[in-house]
Amino acid sequence: MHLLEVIDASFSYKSAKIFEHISISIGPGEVHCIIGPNGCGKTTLLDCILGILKFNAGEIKLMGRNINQYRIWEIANQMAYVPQSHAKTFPYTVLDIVLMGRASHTGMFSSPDMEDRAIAEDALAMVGLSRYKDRPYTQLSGGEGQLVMIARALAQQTPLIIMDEPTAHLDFKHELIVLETIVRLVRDTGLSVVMATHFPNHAFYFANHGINTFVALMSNHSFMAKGHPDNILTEENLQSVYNIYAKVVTQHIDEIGELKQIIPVGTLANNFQGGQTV
Ligand SMILES: Nc1ncnc2c1ncn2[C@@H]1O[C@H](COP(=O)(O)OP(=O)(O)OP(=O)(O)O)[C@@H](O)[C@H]1O
Repeated sequence: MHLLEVIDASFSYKSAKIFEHISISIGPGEVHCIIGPNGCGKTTLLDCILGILKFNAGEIKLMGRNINQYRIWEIANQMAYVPQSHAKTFPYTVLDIVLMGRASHTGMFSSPDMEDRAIAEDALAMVGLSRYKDRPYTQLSGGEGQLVMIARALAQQTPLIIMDEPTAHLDFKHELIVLETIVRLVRDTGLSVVMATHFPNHAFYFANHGINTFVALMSNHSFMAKGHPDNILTEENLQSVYNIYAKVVTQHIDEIGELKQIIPVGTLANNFQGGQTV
């Protein structure tokens, strides 16, 4: 059974059509990367899945049932969320923020117990932030705050995590920590991830590590292509969606074998054609 299905969904802001007839199905142990230009509607789609916005048409099924049939805490036991940015309003400690991921397990009027604390501390360790657990969240950098949001989602221990550009603020090491953590959890626990990302190479990263990976390429109010990264992240598709000239290259790395990557070369507006400026 699919964990999550979006079926023939459409969304508009008043008269501005954002997307229509979008469908996607997420099974256990799968990573789905939603990729597309700025403003194409990736966050809007995730907000609809999370119930922050409502589709104009279409349906969401969670574990085979219409999502409207679930209570909020039941959804929170299935789906965690890593937002693109998070307002740092109150100086909660980092551990308190991560413990908020336990709320659907502890209940509204109960305090987190020792087990919740241990799970939250494990989640912080996974993203390499244990040393910050007692620091006020308001004092963290953008990248550190992003890692705390990821730890909060991991502490929620759901079968599915929705991530909106989870590595946007991260340096190379922390980006790799996040990717490695996702690979480990998908392999070890069957976690599924849906992520909006501006880094198509992430999809190749997951596929290169043997993860069941899908790319949905969003453009012109729809998914113009969906499938395995090898079939979707082609030079032709990248040119058509981004108006750029890009090369897809394969490098042999001893530890992991063939590593596929995209190298963006130039914009078509800059008269790049086949790698030659004309
Ligand atoms: N509240 C709103 N009212 C009207 N239009 C909106 C609103 N929020 C977003 N939009 C527009 O909807 C479109 C889709 O926005 P969205 O944030 O979903 O794109 P995105 O693909 O996530 O972009 P990015 O990659 O830049 O994060 C954009 O053109 C945006 O300007």
